[in-house]
Amino acid sequence: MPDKQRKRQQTRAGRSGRGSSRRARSLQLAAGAEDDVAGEPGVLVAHHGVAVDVRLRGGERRPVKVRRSSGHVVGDRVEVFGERLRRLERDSELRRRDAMGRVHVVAANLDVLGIVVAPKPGPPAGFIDRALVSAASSGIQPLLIVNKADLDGAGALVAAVRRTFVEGPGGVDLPLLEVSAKTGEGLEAILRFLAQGPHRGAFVGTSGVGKSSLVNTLLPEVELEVGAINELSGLGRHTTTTATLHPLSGGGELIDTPGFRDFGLVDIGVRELSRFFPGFADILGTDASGHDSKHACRFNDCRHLVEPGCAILEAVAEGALARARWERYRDLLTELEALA
Ligand SMILES: Nc1nc2c(ncn2[C@@H]2O[C@H](COP(=O)(O)OP(=O)(O)OP(=O)(O)O)[C@@H](O)[C@H]2O)c(=O)[nH]1
Ligand SMILES: [Zn+2]
Repeated sequence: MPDKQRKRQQTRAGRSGRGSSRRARSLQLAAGAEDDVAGEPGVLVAHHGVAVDVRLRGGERRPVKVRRSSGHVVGDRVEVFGERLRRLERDSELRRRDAMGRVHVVAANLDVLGIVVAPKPGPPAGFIDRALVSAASSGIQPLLIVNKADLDGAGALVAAVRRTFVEGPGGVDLPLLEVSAKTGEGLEAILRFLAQGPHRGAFVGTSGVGKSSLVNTLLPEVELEVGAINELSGLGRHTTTTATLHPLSGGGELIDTPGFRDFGLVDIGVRELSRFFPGFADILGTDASGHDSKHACRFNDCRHLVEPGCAILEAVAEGALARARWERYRDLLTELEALA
């Protein structure tokens, strides 16, 4: 791990480790760890069900037994006390909903969400909007990745995304990369993006857009491990459903999330949609926790559809926000409300 990142993680761990925040403290108590003794700080890098691997500060990996229901996930900052773990407060969580509707945390403390789309299969209507809102409401920076640049239609998809989100009044500064896991085109740019920061990223995208192909190409050593597993047991890497955290040689980290195949992010609520819709946050003054401190609209519970004194509608009327983007918001809101 680059020094800068290590330092940042140490500072963060130190901050939370002092128990200054109520949440960190309650976690300590829940874990039953000794309050005064400092454990060895580390990051949870792999979860094997009844044991986890912790990467300690010096880079050493230490296996620690955990209960299956312990709730630890990859990316968690922890302190190790012999056979015990104390989990520190999380900055962010990547969540998904399973087929039964239960919410699971897939990984913690990531700061970049690679939203992967492709010309084939193309993104379902509203997919990118939802992913952007999900990322923003989780405090994770989005990185839009158009994969399969080698296929016809990739350029048109990039242009469409630019037109919809980036260009025009009220556009957002969305990092957008065109890549091909097949030819290798543009993959350097993903690595550079993660190295600057340095960032810890994970990919989401609908089935078939090439998430696994990207991970395999970006993390060649993972594939080697996979080869070995295949030989011994005949099991592929996708038979495991737990995430793994990998350092990238140039800096930054990538969380591989096998089993996290479909979009699967926790469905966004009506409230998140209006506060974190691309281009809305600035007008509403939305802060990281979703609070719109400006009270820009006349009504606190404004849905930005027809309400008088609505800052969003005013921005559209004044040409400060692209009407087409607001229309996407209106359509998604209508869809969400129909589901609720
Ligand atoms: N032409 C082309 N095909 C690609 C590219 N990347 C992936 N593919 C192909 O797309 C298909 C799906 O790739 P995966 O990596 O399995 O996609 P995924 O998003 O991980 O899919 P799930 O595991 O179902 O979520 C495979 O046949 C890949 O070979 C690319 O850059 N160009
Ligand atoms: Zn409004």
